[in-house]
Amino acid sequence: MTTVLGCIADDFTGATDLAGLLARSGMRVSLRIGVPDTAPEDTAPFEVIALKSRTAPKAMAIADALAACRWLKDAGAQRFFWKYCSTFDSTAEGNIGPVAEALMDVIGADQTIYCPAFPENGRAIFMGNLFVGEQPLAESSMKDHPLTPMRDSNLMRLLAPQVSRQVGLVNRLTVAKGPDAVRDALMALRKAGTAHVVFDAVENADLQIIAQGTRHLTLLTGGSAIAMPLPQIYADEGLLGANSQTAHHTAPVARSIVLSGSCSAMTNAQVATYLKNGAPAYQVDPLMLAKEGNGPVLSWLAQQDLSRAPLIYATAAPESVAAAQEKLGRQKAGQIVEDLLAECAVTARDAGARRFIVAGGETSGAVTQALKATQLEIGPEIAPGVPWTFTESAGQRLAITLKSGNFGSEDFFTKAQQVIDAL
Ligand SMILES: Nc1ncnc2c1ncn2[C@@H]1O[C@H](COP(=O)(O)OP(=O)(O)O)[C@@H](O)[C@H]1O
Ligand SMILES: O=C(O)[C@@H](O)C(=O)COP(=O)(O)O
Repeated sequence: MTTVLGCIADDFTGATDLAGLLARSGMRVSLRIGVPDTAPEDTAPFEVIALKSRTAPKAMAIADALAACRWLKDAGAQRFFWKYCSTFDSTAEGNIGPVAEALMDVIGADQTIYCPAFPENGRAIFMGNLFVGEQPLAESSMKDHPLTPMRDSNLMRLLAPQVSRQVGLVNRLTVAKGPDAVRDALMALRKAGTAHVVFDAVENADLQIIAQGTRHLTLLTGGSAIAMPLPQIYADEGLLGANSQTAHHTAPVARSIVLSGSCSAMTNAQVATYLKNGAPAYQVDPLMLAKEGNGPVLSWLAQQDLSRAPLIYATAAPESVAAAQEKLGRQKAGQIVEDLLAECAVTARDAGARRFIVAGGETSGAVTQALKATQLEIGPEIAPGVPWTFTESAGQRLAITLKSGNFGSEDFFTKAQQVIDAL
């Protein structure tokens, strides 16, 4: 059917996060890995294109987003969503603002909103400042992220250097007054020449109000949670047809692999819990890989019983990440790990693995691309923002979950297996 909302996500876990929250509505959501090289066919009402552009050079991130936007327009979309991280992960150049501005130009939008709030995962915005739990972003563990360390908590200050037009704020006091007040505030800001409007939101009820008050905009930007109310809004407007509902999924055989390249505080805790539960595991680090290559890890993997869901992980504490980056450089250290985990995924698939649990956004991008998965259908949610997905790779049906670094509870790796066993 014709696509109603066309979404572009800057990384793969972010894309499954967004797709999972849209799919809570029961509507069919389809996720494409990269911009499809064929014309739209059998499209869903909600289409999400996953890019791997969060840390890409600005020009490349813009080019990828514009190509995605063209494909989504061809699929029929007239409304668009630009998804980035709920912790506003950016490089010094962008890419959140530059991509938003480029999309505004091609869509013909003179104003858009920025709302990375995700209350179920502890991301709240107040007076333009982003909080992770009770901590300002820049005091949270995101200050030590291996690729995008976040050292400021104020979204207006983070966004302003990334865009050429004026940045403003609609604060919580206005949001609390309801959708009409939100709309009026946007109009007033537009009159004053403000194109980029950051929105405060601390709970799901705020997101409902914002989604209602901004329904006239053709481009919205944010984390996944601000998109959650959209399916109901579109259904109320009569935009969703009879064939919009999602299909039922069955689980592939229980041969699994867990691949973890995230170094977030939560993934560190998840790995520690999985190890404590006695899972077979192999720890790698970029310095060891640079010296010995991937051979020893692949030999270990070849001997594993995949029904026990073995874990291969580079997940490490900030000090050891910093030590590897000092010797190899930030990009190279990350690339070595991503290349290894991507090779492990292909090796595991060829050895019979049919369920893949992957932790980390960049890591998920590397793994999914190596498996040459092109389209994911969205299945059950394991944790807020982390669904199981189903795809094909080398003629095999696979289940894959792509976990954002900071998402999920400490028992996530075990919980993921329980959720799919229950299908
Ligand atoms: N021990 C390590 N030392 C240095 N870099 C690492 C290490 N382990 C993983 N990395 C890299 O850190 C980055 C983590 O990013 P990502 O996978 O997006 O995780 P997250 O979802 O937590 O942001 C990846 O590029 C990964 O290859
Ligand atoms: O919005 C979010 O927090 C996630 O969807 C996301 O994008 C997280 O990125 P990674 O932590 O790099 O997986």
